[in-house]
Amino acid sequence: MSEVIATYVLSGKSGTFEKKAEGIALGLTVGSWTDLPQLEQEQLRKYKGRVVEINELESDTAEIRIAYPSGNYSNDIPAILTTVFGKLSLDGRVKLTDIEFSDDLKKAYPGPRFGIGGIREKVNVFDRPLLMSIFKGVIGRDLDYLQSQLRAQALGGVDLVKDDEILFDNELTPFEERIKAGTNILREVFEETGARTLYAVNLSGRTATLREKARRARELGADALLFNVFTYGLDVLQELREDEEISLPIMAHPSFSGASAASPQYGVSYSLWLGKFLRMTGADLSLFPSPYGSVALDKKQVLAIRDELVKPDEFNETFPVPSAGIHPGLVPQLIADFGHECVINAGGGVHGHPDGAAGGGKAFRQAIEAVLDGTTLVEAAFANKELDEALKLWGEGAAVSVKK
Ligand SMILES: CSCCC(=O)C(=O)COP(=O)(O)O
Ligand SMILES: [Mg+2]
Repeated sequence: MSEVIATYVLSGKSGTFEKKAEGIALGLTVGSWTDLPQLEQEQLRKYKGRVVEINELESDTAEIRIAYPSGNYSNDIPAILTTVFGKLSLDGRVKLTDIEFSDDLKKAYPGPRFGIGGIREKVNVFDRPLLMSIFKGVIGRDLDYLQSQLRAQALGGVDLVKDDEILFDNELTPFEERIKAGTNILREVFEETGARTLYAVNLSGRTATLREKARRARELGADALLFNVFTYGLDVLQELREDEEISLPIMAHPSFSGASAASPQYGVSYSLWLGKFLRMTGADLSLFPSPYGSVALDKKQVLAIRDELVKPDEFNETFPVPSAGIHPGLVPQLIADFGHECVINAGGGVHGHPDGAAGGGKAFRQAIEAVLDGTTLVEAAFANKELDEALKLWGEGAAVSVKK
């Protein structure tokens, strides 16, 4: 059947959920809050939502699944979200936790253009988690500063460097100049070291300007785009992904997603937002708070995001990027939880190193190598000065509590 099935968690009294579910299935499709005497049987049969399942979870919550026929909406995320959780999102304690698409609807979505495999090819690294760092303290600084920070990060051995999501177009480091400067520095470093580092520039500004800016970025030789998806909308991401003249890897930043996903009782699940939908609409990398950094998310939620990004599917896989407050001491825990198919991402944990960003990058690479060799970080620190300094500064992760 051509439909989407939405899963919700509702609050209410035991025994009331059948009526609530029927009310949603009718109210979000052909019905209204009051009886409509002229509702036709034909309309009800073809367009009414269908209650698929009701599972009472605890005394005052239930998970319900409702199918919405595809004749009710156009096959795009804005229409589907408005159908399944438009008015309903304003209506009391109800959380949208998943949307399943029938195969015919799903195939209209592009998925990542490059995905994990394509990003690995670009940096020519296949046998370990990738390492990413973030420009920090760049607001109010000029291009020279940006270039020296980029050079230090690349010399530290990071595979990707991204703009911070709060760096927008500005007079000191304009978008196009950042791309040109970044491309030059990274070419120089490649000639010196043979290691390829990619730079993801923050694509920002008014929505109507994004497509042209992104095309221009490609013309200038940009490696990748960082995009604050949730302040624009998932459909904007999909537009950028589908544009053949852009064809650049897109790194989705989770900023603002917490406004609609953080509550256990309201909004949308993180796994739908930062997992399933980012992958369907074309993000090559999805950043999200790890369970143990400075903006820690619940571990079950984080693993559910990861599962959506890499589960077997017709789409390319999206790189999971656990982030925020990450330092080298957390590398064993990150690899234990996320395996090799992740990007370890750090800003403060790179730049705060006593030897600067180059030292920070090296400490991370040493930590990754130690884990892959089956060596403890403490043992590896004897032979690796940068890792030793990082562990002395931030510890081995034990000091940071892991949210279960
Ligand atoms: C909330 S996940 C995004 C990671 C990010 O953009 C960032 O700036 C993290 O910086 P940190 O210094 O915490 O590594
Ligand atoms: Mg940031």
